[in-house]
Amino acid sequence: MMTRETKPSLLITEWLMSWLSNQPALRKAQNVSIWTQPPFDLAGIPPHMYMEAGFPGNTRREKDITLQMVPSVAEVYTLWHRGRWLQASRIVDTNTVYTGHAEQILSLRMMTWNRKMLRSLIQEAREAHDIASDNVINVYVFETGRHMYSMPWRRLATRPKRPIQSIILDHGIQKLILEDAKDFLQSKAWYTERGIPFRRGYLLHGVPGSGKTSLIHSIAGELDLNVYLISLSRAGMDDTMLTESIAGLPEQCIALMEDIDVAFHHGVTRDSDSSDSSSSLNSSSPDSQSQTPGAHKDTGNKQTKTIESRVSLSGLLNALDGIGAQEGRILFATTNRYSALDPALCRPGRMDLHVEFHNASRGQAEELFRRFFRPTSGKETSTADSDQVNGDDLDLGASSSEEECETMTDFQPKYYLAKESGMDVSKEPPPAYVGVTHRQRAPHLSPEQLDELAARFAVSIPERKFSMAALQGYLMTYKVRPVQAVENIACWVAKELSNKKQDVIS
Ligand SMILES: Nc1ncnc2c1ncn2[C@@H]1O[C@H](COP(=O)(O)OP(=O)(O)OP(=O)(O)O)[C@@H](O)[C@H]1O
Repeated sequence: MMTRETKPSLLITEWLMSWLSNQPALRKAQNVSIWTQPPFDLAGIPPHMYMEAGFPGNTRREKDITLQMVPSVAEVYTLWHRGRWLQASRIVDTNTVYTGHAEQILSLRMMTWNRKMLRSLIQEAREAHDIASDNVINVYVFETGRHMYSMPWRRLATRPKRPIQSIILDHGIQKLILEDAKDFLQSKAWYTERGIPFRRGYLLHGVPGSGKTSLIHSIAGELDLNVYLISLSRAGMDDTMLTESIAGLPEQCIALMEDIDVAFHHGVTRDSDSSDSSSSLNSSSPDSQSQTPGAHKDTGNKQTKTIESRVSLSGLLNALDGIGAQEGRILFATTNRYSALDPALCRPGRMDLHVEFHNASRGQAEELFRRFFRPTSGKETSTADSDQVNGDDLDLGASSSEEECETMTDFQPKYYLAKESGMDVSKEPPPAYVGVTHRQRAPHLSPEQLDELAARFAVSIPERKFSMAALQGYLMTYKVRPVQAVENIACWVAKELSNKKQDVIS
């Protein structure tokens, strides 16, 4: 008989737990535990730490299964695997000296003389786990205050991969960045031979809601890398914590620093309204975004708020390319204030590729519309959805009215803001809710109909005035009414532009 015990610090444990949870014996068992996240405390341990010597394959990333039936503690489960008797149990190790917390051990017993049996079981578990987790990326945050023997990165979320084609950018941008990153990942030897640090930085800058963050997550999915969030403006962040977080990155990963300008301008950041990127026409014109770093011009009429951040520029530079900086990592940084960045931060070697994101062009708006109302593939499409509409049927519902044209920003926030600040508000309170309730059914448009509507939609969109997020927000309110979306767009545009003008005047 062979006994195998795995500790939670091994990714193998997760594979095995995942595998076990799919075994009929566990499914039928009366007593099981349900996990909605990886078993044990794997979430805090970066994947590269789990590498087990001699195990076939590359274990650089870890993925999770959302719901698992795993063995209850102290319960013993018996099952048959490929004609072999197998016993599984989970034990709690109360010795907390090294880890600071009780660990759990998965114990597997197998009736065999052949050690390869265990190895092939682990391999099978790993393959099943990989298949189950192929469509997600993990997002990690740096966690202070974890026990000294725990890993400092904690998994924050698991996200489905986003197809890169769903990010609509000016021609070739996605390809440029993706190909560059792929090429980089395959060039370790090139860097080593030349004594150049093996890391690469991308700086994505431009107006809010133009797809910077979405593109990064999408690229992470394409490259099969996890994302490690480094927030320079988070409470308590200082040079030491920054250095520690960067030093603790795994070898191949995407490190993401959003709003990198925030740290060095004593809290100058976007106002909270504009952080809701889908809500409004954003203020920065394309021109204002095309300044060179270091020019220190302001990019718009954004309000400012103070954030306590004690990261210094030299601290950031040191963290990025000091000896602690992790080799093989890809850094993505984003900013809406390119001009506010110090040239030292932007130089090649730290930020190798700078890419500007603009407000939507007509072409982008057209493609957004097309993608938005394209019939859903897969099981979400019900038979009712697939009813074709043609000719007059396309004129669904009422045509545009002033009410249809109202935007969310016309409603609650302004009313409550005025009320909170003691101003005399209208006697008529706003409705209990605004927005459009979620419905799934949209008419099934033929490709020709879709193209025609998309073209009509795009004609009404002024070049580079609205963010893609704002247009997406608009379309969301017409989720199942493509024709009305087209009919009302001119009215919405006029209204938004006039709101914008008023904001500037006041
Ligand atoms: N180019 C685009 N193509 C498709 N969708 C987009 C695009 N730009 C923005 N969106 C949509 O708008 C929303 C916000 O986008 P995202 O957060 O990526 O913008 P951002 O440029 O990172 O904004 P910020 O600077 O405010 O962080 C997302 O839901 C995204 O799907």
